[in-house]
This record gives sequence, C-alpha cells and structure tokens, in this order.
Amino acid sequence: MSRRKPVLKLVKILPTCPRSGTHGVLEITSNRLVSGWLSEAAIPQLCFSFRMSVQTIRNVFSVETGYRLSDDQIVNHFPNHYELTRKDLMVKNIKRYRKELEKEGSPLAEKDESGKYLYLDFVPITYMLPADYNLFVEEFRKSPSSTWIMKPCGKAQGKGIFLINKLSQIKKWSRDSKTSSFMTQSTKEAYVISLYINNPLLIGGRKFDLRLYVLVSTYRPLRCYMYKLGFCRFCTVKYTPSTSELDNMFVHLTNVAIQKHGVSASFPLSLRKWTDFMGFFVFLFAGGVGWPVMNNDKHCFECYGYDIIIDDKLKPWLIEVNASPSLTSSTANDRILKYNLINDTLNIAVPNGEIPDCKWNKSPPKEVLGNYEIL
Ligand SMILES: Nc1ncnc2c1ncn2[C@@H]1O[C@H](COP(=O)(O)OP(=O)(O)OP(=O)(O)O)[C@@H](O)[C@H]1O
Repeated sequence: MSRRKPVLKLVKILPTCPRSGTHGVLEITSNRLVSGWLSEAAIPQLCFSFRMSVQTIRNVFSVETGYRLSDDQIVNHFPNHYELTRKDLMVKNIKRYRKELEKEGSPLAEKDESGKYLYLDFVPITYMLPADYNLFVEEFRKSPSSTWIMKPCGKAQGKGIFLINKLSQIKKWSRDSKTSSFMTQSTKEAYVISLYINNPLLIGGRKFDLRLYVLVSTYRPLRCYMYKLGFCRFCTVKYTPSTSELDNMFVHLTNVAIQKHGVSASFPLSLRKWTDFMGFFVFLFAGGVGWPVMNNDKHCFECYGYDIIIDDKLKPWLIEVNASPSLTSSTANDRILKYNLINDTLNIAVPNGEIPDCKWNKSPPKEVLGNYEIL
C-alpha cells in the first residue's frame, strides 16, 4: 500500500476580482495553488497570486510580452529577485555592498586585527567558476588543507553539489565538463565554489541547518518581516570532517531532497530567542544588499527562505536565499507552520478583507502580523 503524504490545504476567501467577477477563493494544496490564477493564460484576470512561478514572473515583467499589471493585481516575486536568490549574484552583491561601505568609511565595514570584517563576514568565502579561478587558487594555496563546496548556480535541492579538497579535483571537473558530450560551451554551467564550514554546530552528532522566512513587502522604503517560527533540517548520518567521507552527501548536505530517505529529517523550531540576533543579520542583508539593486515594483511582495548554518562558535553563516521556499509538509507540526506562514503572508500582502490594491501603503496593523515581526 502506498503511503500518501498529508495534504496541506488552505482555503482563503478573497474579495471577488472586480474585472473577472470570479475567482473569489484562493486554494493552496501542498505546493500547488489549485484555483486557476496561476496559468499564464489567466494573467489578464489575475487578482492575486501567492505562488506564481519565477518563469511566469519573468514573462509578466518582460517588455516583449507586453503585460501591464493593473492596480488590483499583486504577485509574489519582485521582477529581479534573482539578484538575491541566485547563488552567484547574491555573493556578487554582498561583495559590492562591502566595498561601498568601506569606501564610505561606514562603521559596519570595520575589520579586526587579522583583516576580517566584524559585521559583514556572514557568507563563506565564495568565488564564481570559471571566471574567478585564479583568485580561488590564490585563496586555496593560503590554506591547502581546507575543504570547498562546488554548487551549480542554477540548480536546487542539492543537485550537482560536491566537495573538494585538492586543486586536481577542480582541474578534473573542468576537463570533464569541457569534454562532456552533454554540454556544449554555450550550455556549460556556472558554479560557485565556497569555503566549506567544516565545524558546524552539531545536535546529536548531526549537522543541521536553519530555515528562516523573511517577507519583504516593499524595498523602497524597505519593509521586511521575519517569521518567528522556522525549522531545522538534519543530516541522517553523523557528522565527520574526515576527508574519507567527503563524497558522502548524507553527512554533508542537509537538503530534505537528499535526506528524505533517512529518519527525522526536519524539526520545527521557535526562533523567538533568536530574532534580535538574526534580525540584525537579515536586515543588514536585505537592507544593504537588496535595497539598492532591487526593482521595487509596487505590485510585488516576496517571501524568502533563508538557509543558515551555525558553526561550533555559534556564528551564523548565510548559505542561500530561496525565492520559492517549499510549502510541502512532512509532519503535523510542519503542516501547521506552513499553513500559518501562508496565512500570515497573505494578511500582510493584501489589506484585510479588501480587494488587493498595489497603491496600498503596505503597513498593516500589528494585530494581523501573526508570527511575523517587523524588522
Ligand atoms: N559553505 C558551506 N558549508 C557547509 N555546508 C554547506 C555550504 N554550502 C552548502 N552547504 C550544505 O549544502 C546544502 C545545499 O546547499 P545550497 O542550499 O546552497 O544548495 P541548493 O541545492 O540550492 O539547496 P536548496 O534546495 O535549499 O535551494 C545546504 O543546505 C548545506 O547543508
């Protein structure tokens, strides 16, 4: 007998779309929105979409397609969200932000005696490949015993990720990808290579990461909210930094897609005690990096999934920002968390009980924030 996943279902009654006269109900089932507002054909009638794909968003905002969203059309991504959510662009923007702060002489760009940023050192050292190969080699030679993690820029769920600790492995990867019959020069994938955090905080001997949610309702002025609940994703195999286990992804990658065949892969987590600490970090990131580069379209809001690893010195490291965090659930608590997350997000994005309106000043009263806390 096949075991069926419990279905997360949220039905929200929204005001009827004034133009189409229908679509008054938004129904989200697990990861899918089952009312008809998602398909591109439905864009002209769209009144509100919580879960439009990034591809559809690209088409909505592309000059070629010629769509113009009207005042009651609100969508769940900013047009150039990828500036934050693509691994390579996120790092590029952080580097640019640091340089700007340094040039301005900002106290945020202060460094310690060893030349490390005091406040801006929150992403592991990262280079783009192949573009930054020489810079990477220079850094690698400074600490030849370090481990690095290679990640394809355009993939998710742990696909295509591997760990290396020798330069010869990169050379082999480069040779193999050049000669691969599947990859021509034009389709060759860009990768990022990041210093591997090899001293993660462990619980029960296992590595884990935190998933936090951050909602941005406008970039100019910046208004962002952090969700007080999140969860931890655990590896199913006990952690070891031993190089003999570098190929064992059950030890190193916390993605649910990788670990789902193991036991108890994720646990819900109250972030109440963490919010001041994490809030500063998230605000610094969204405010400093996101604010100047993002196109602040008034029809948009976005709920990001932040992946964070804590090391054994309790320092948080930002690993990635996801534009479409999964809304599927594997346990009853997980289901409640996602249900409330969707509900609270909708309450901030759309004025309570009213027709969506992009001219709305997006400052809802405190009572409707639910588990969100304004940063
Ligand atoms: N620098 C790092 N140090 C230690 N572990 C890392 C590092 N970067 C990534 N990882 C591990 O690898 C996993 C996958 O990395 P990442 O989230 O960047 O890739 P992804 O395939 O895009 O995943 P997702 O599906 O969450 O978007 C992380 O959840 C984390 O467990």
